[in-house]
Amino acid sequence: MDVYRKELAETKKELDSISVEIDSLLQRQASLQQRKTELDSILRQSSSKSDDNDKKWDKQDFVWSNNLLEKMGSVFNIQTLRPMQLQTMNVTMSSKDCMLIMPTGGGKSLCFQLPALLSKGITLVVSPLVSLMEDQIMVLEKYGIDATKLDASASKEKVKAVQEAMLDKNASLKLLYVTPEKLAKSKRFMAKLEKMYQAGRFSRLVIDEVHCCSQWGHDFRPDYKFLGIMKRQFPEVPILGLTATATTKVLEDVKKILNIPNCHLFKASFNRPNLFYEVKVKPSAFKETISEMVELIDKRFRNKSGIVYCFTQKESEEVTKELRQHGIKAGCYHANIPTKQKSQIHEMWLADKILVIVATVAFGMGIDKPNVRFVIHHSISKSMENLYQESGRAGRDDQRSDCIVYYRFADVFKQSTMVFTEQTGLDNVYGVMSYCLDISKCRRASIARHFGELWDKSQCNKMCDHCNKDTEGEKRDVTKLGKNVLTIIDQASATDQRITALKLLDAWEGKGAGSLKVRGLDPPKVSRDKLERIIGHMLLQGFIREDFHFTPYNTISYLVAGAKANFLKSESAKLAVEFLNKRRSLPTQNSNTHTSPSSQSDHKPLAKQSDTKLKLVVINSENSKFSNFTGTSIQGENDLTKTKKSGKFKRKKPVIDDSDSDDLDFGEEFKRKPAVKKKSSRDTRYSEYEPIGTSHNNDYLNSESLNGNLCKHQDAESGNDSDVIIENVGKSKAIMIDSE
Ligand SMILES: Nc1ncnc2c1ncn2[C@H]1C[C@H](O)[C@@H](COP(=O)(O)OP(=O)(O)OP(=O)(O)O)O1
Repeated sequence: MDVYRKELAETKKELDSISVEIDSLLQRQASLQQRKTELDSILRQSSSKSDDNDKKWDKQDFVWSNNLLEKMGSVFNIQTLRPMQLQTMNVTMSSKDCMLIMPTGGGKSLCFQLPALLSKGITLVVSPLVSLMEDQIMVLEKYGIDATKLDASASKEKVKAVQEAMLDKNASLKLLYVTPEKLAKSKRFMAKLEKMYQAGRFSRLVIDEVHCCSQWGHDFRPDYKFLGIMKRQFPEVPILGLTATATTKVLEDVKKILNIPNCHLFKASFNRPNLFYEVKVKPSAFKETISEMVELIDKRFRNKSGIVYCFTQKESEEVTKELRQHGIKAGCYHANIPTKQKSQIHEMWLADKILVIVATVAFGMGIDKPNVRFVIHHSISKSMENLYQESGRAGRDDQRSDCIVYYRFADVFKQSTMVFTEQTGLDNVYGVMSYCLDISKCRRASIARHFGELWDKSQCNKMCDHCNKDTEGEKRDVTKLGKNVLTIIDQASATDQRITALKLLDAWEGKGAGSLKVRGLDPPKVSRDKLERIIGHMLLQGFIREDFHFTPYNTISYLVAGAKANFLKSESAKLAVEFLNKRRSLPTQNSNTHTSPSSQSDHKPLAKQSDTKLKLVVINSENSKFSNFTGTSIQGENDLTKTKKSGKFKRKKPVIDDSDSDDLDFGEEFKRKPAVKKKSSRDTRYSEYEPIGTSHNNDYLNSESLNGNLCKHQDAESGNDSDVIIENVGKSKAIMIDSE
């Protein structure tokens, strides 16, 4: 009988192992399928660009061409058109549907404002924000163009006048702005539009921020979906969709929603050559971050105009206060500041009387200040789209400007607990985390890949922190450290405890609650910062995952084993970390991390740069959505890799093997502080920020969404971590595939 029992146990084990392998292969298949779609789309775009698309629409011999060029100068005072402007205007003037993707500040507005002047009738512009409409109408009035908006504040007389103009062929009204809600909710207005259409006066439908149609996009607005009926109701009206940021997937979705599958697509390059992209490690203490930022602004951006983006209203108020105390002329802007005060601050900033606007995302759309020399993210954005768009407010005058993100592991959980209920919320946050954790890839290459654009990194021109420095990465084996993480999580699960990232780190370092510590697990002789990075990469790769729990006051993120946890537990798996070559002299974490070409004299020398950005290399990176940013991979025992061309396995460059030791030699002197018993389990280093893994305590109320609406968040109970939930997955052998 014992023989059979033994065989049964072995059979079960093997079945478990096979099912995890199948799962892994299916994930890999899905990931490759998605990449194939993206690559197909990139290639389609680039080949169609070279044939008819660009060339055909680039001409200046259309019937409207002379008029267009004349009005461009006489009305808008513009001498030459920017890339994609002429093509877009020619397509929409030909009554064809079109989508234009152009970076912030690229000149999208002209592409419908000028055609509106050349066309009979009225151009209807759907825009997400009333303030955005007001800004545009103000500019149009300056040019002597009749434009107006219809919103909830419109008087009866105004509504009547607009409705008359919609049907009056002698009316001077050229552009009518409305919100998507107005279209979706007002049957009366839709009826008027039908009359305008029948009268032949509905000349064009423009949809600004068209990515809001898609729930895969970063700012989905349900009422934008209503726009799907416009093509059916008004088939002869050309649609022009505009956005600064849309991935291939979002674009495909938007085309479907708007019923314009064959629309012309013009994509100006995402690349803003004058912007220098940089990520800095954010110190754990608020005051330290402030003094670093003050030094940065003083040295690199003295008397220059800039924006500091914050996560919450409270954070923006505190940062403003601190900057002012350090003598920086700063003004605070968020949705809860009275409208009049907001306008004043905005105007003072436009006039350079205030140099730095410290704001939530409520400060964004419609900003048209040319000389913004820097955009600093005091906390990470919720998506790459947001990060790109917010950063893109710098350098609209094409002069060199800097886009700097302060990254801290704890901030990831502030964002994730906010967005995890959204369709792609977590993926979006992890995309930003992945961008920030990367230690070597050209920032532009990462952004290009995100937006599905072909990119040759040599074109970066040393305009990002990675291309501008000469550092070498070196892989180190961290398999044991990775397994330690899973051991702590497993023990917590077995003892019915929940574990946040903060508590996990504490337990790992031998601090905090005794019940979470694992007997026989020595604290790693690696700095906390590096441990955070390892956990960060394990999250990106699916070895662990966040598990969200609601309390009456907040949302808490706990860490549990991920779908790929068992890969790491298997004997053949190896986990490696890339870190900066220790032959370089290694600085402290909080030194100024990077130099930038225009300001090298202001910066500390490269030799003093931080080494703290390490990169985890884990199994089967291509299964991960984010592996492309991190370049992570996992290796099997034989250290083989499958070449993409031949499909054959080849031997990989060896990873420096530290598997006999938990200690990673990062070239730093590591002194472990003795574990101190504290009343609170919070690490004091986080005391001025959030506890990792919880959403927001009272200090972080009122995070803001893009449209300036408030999202209320409530207190996170610290010390609330009592149970652990762990997802069970079968055991398996690791499959080795290295992405590099
Ligand atoms: N061809 C051009 N030559 C010179 N200036 C131009 C040209 N086209 C547009 N502009 C100016 C007008 C504005 O001041 C500025 C930005 O244009 P705008 O249409 O507001 O950009 P945008 O709509 O793409 O940006 P955003 O996404 O921020 O709204 O550039």
